Amino acid sequence: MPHKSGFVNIIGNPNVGKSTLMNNLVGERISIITSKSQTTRHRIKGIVNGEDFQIVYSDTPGVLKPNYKLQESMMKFSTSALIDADIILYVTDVVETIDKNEDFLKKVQNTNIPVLLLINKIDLTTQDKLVEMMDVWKEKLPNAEIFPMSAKENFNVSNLFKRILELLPKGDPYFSKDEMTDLPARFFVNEIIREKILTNYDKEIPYSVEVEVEEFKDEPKIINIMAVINVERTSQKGIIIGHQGSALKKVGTEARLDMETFFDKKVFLKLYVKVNKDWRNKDSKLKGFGY
Ligand SMILES: Nc1nc2c(ncn2[C@@H]2O[C@H](COP(=O)(O)OP(=O)(O)OP(=O)(O)O)[C@@H](O)[C@H]2O)c(=O)[nH]1
Repeated sequence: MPHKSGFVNIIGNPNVGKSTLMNNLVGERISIITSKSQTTRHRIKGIVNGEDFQIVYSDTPGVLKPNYKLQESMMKFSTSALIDADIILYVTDVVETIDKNEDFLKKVQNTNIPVLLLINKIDLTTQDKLVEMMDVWKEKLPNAEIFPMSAKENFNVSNLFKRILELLPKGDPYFSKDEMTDLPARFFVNEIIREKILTNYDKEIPYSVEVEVEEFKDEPKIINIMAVINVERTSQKGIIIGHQGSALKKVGTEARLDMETFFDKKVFLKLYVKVNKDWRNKDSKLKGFGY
């Protein structure tokens, strides 16, 4: 059999289960999962290798109406996902309403790339409602192949995987086959810290925060990591740190433990908080953070 290789881009609105699905498909923890929306801002890639295939997955930020600079760049990512993919996984679920993003749907309809429309979370609905929903989607996206599924319950994921393999173009691998992912370890560190911030603080805090890994030194017995948590306002700095540093300490401990599991090695983690005014609305700062 000739070798097959290709890029599979996962798109869809926030909270429909893209990260859950991807983790299921890739089998390693590579993207953060949380019940709050808009958590995945990067194009995270995970690679699945077989003897005669390589699938490169990317998880694209949600399809949103841009209402501030950050979301504008998120929208750009989603649109670019339609151009450079070999296969598109358009994820929706049984909860969201269908007509949220007409413009984007039109783009999906007009693409030449195979689109697999995944209706996720079917564990939350009935057969009748699902059939109705599938009919509506068939009209909206007649070219797409529909996969009802539950990423959480691992229902229909293996059929999806089989179809992806069938659709994958012939070609040599894009990445060395011993690499689990093309992203550096720093990226995982960043994601883990961000996940802890999301789970430890309420309201606007998580979305006002940007984490930068300033130092990542992999020594024989320990990994030394220094990271900065950028916030927009001084008041947020106080909240992040907490009474006598208790909140930050909790974030640091939880993050360190996850990192130790992830890297299977002792980790020394130092966290700082820095006020970086309005990073979300400044193009130059956004670029500095890689958006
Ligand atoms: N009931 C049910 N819940 C699911 C399923 N798949 C995902 N979820 C839940 O839906 C929520 C959102 O899942 P994520 O995987 O973070 O969604 P996402 O699309 O990556 O979200 P963003 O990162 O915000 O773009 C989590 O609480 C998941 O546990 C499913 O098949 N059934």
